[in-house]
Formats: sequence, C-alpha cells, structure tokens
Amino acid sequence: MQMPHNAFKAALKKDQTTYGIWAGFATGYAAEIIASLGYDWMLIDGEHAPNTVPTILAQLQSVAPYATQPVVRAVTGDSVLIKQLLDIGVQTLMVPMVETAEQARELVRAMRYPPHGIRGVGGGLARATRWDGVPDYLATAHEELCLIVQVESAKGVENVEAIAAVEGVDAVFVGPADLSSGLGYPGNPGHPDVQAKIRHAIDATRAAGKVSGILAPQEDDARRYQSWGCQFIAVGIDISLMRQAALDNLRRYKEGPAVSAPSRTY
Ligand SMILES: O=C(O)C(=O)C[C@H](O)[C@@H](O)CO
Repeated sequence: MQMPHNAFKAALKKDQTTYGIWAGFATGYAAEIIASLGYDWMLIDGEHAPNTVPTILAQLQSVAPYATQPVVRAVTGDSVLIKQLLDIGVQTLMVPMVETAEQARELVRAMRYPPHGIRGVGGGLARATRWDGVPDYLATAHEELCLIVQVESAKGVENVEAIAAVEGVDAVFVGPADLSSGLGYPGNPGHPDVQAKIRHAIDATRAAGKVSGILAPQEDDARRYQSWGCQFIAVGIDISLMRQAALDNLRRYKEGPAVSAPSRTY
C-alpha cells in the first residue's frame, strides 16, 4: 500500500492559513468527534493531557478516516519516545520547549534512520509501515514526516532564527502560555513584552524560510497572529469549549458563584 500522505505537511508549503483545535480528552471517541467537525488539523496533546503511547494510537486510529490531520505533541523530545510515536504512525510531531538549534538537530536525527539519524527500525511490527505493507518505507519515511518545534521560552526566542533554520525542522510553534509565564507575566500572553517576543519569533521563523504556528483560542489574538504571518493557528481547545458551553447552559437556569467562572483559555 501507499505511504499515507501527510496533508498537514503539504499545506505548510502553500501560502495559506490552516485552523486547528487542541484535543485534550485523551480518548479515541472524543478525538473522533473533533475530527468529524472539519478543522484542518487537531493537536493530540501528549504533554498536558493524560495520554500514553497506547491512548495516542487509539486516537490516531479513530481519526484516520477523516480529513482533519492529527498533530501529536510529545511530552518530551526523548528519542526513545519519538521512536515509539513514529512507529505507531505519528507523521506530524510537535516537541515542546526547544531552546537551541542543537536540540532541534537532535530531534531531526531522532526522526531519521541511519545514516541520517538514529531512529530504530520497527519494520513489520510498526503501524507506520502498515506492517511492512508500505514499499520502501525506510528510504521514503522522512518525506511524509513533519517536525514542529515549540519555542516557548526567552532562550528559545533568542535562538529562534537558528532553530528554524535547522534542516528537517518544518515549522516553529509559539507557546504563549509558557512564554508569558517564563517572561514573568503568568496568564498574561497579551502583555506587550510577550507580544513583542511572539512577533519576533514569527518574523524570524519566516526569515529562515519556515512556517510558524500558535495557540490562540481568542479570536482577536488569532486574527492578529495571522496578520503577523502565522500560518497554522489552533483556534480552540476542546475541553475549554465544552466547559464554557456547559457553564453557559447552566447559567441560563441558575445563577451563583459555582457557575460564574469562565473557562481559562490557555
Ligand atoms: O505554552 C503554550 O501556550 C502551550 O504550549 C499550550 C499549553 O500547553 C496549554 O495552554 C494548552 O492548553
């Protein structure tokens, strides 16, 4: 059979904006509901949602029939975990907290087979190869794999141009929550100092010939980042959306402190 086409990676190469959604429920059933909605991509979060390799596998299987492209965020850039995630069929991988070009180069090596990297061969055991059903997987896997590095610290922003320039890094994703927290403005990514860093990260990524993405659940933020050149934007978080809708529904019938807290958006 053919190697699965990575439509997310293909879209990065076109000068168009794509809209995604954060998927945090960590089950195949919830992931399938999200995949059925028509977002361009969805972020299956292995960092802050209670996911493991098997729960991520279940979600990849349940979203596979849909056009929405799965992006998987690993909890760390550990090469052993990356090997497992690639073997279960992750094609677009996002790694949090990348701060140097050297770190980015190691991630690229973790995604490639020797002599270009250190990825171990899963062969017939791996869903990625469709259990050896994909001809030439070893030689061509890298063509459909996509690496997104997250820049979300002052040091990362300082080094963003060099990080983005690393061959094999396809995109840079800014993490506004961690960046604002690390800069001393926890919960306030809209602070001018944070906004200046975000803009710099977007500009430097573009200058390096790469594409940037961001999480922006508030519409005015999303539109501003888009106008700054951000090309793939997560415009919602499924858990926050559900919580907010449930609170709004309850508020129609009851008033009181228990129902008055709006969802945090980051
Ligand atoms: O720093 C950020 O922003 C992110 O990386 C996203 C966060 O992990 C989180 O706010 C997602 O809900």
